[in-house]
Amino acid sequence: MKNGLSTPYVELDRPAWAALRAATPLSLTESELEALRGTADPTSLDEVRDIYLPLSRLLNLYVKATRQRHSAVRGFLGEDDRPAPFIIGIAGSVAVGKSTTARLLHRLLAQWPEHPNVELVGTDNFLYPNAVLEQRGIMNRKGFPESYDRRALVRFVSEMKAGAAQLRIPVYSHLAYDIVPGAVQTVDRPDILIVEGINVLQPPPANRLAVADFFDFSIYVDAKTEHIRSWYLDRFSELRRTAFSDPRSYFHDMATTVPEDTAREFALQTWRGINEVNLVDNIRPTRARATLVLYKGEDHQVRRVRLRKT
Ligand SMILES: Nc1ncnc2c1ncn2[C@@H]1O[C@H](COP(=O)(O)OP(=O)(O)O)[C@@H](O)[C@H]1O
Ligand SMILES: CC(C)(COP(=O)(O)O)[C@@H](O)C(=O)NCCC(=O)O
Repeated sequence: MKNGLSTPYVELDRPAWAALRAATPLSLTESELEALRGTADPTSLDEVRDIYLPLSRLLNLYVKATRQRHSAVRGFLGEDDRPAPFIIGIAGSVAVGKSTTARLLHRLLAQWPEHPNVELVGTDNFLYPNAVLEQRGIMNRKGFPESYDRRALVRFVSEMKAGAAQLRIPVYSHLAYDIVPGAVQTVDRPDILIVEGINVLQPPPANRLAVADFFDFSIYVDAKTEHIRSWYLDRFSELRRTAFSDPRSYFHDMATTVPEDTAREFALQTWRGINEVNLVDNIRPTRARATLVLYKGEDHQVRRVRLRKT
């Protein structure tokens, strides 16, 4: 229906969204942005100004409103414990640029005048180790729902929400392409927790809780599949010149013995056989549940923003 009453969403083009920045100041320099950008990601200061500052302003309003609601409920119950962390989920395909979005928000939110303690957690930390994936015959399903320890991830966000201190979670390394044995990330009662990963809006199995049940706000980063494919391939080429040349890289042979066209074909097969199937079957179907969708054009710039109003 076109009357706008039957849809819970409002869609804004880039200029309309950018205008909602109001007076939010830009507090990021080009060199700081450089350090936050992912490999082959061209996000510019214009993008920060037009897209991320309005988002930072909206999140600030959400955090304040959520705090007020929690404190009303605590008052009702006669409790006076500290507020639960505000949890933001960031979803989207492999290679769409979620981690740049997550790192930018991490930085912008931490710079609010109230200086909240913001923590960022990637769901790749909850992937099963390669040894387990191999044992289960699902090494070629890395990133699919069954490749994650879903229960451990749900337990983590649920304990965070309940105010648990010093939670220790595993650590995934893109370089090793595996969970790092013995490594831990400690997350200690942040004011705001950002949880980033392809699977964060996935529905739960029947009668179970989903990670997204603990989110106060969620963002889906979207683009046309053909554009994400070319970003994936370009990034693979760039990684061949950079990260893969590190002898510790799982893909070291791609930078040394494997010729360029064979490496590109390998990347294309990985995209087609794993990441695109996962995008179409499992990731994009979760988009409707996001509070906010960022639609990127071919040049990685956000063209439109869709916000859930209700
Ligand atoms: N094989 C790899 N080796 C090193 N870094 C990688 C590799 N694959 C992905 N990355 C990096 O890991 C980060 C997350 O990538 P990904 O999960 O595809 O999500 P997104 O591109 O949406 O942030 C990116 O910054 C990317 O550059
Ligand atoms: C580790 C990933 C599943 C991303 O996981 P996420 O951080 O989104 O939970 C992905 O980067 C990946 O490795 N996919 C497998 C196919 C590939 O090598 O591209």
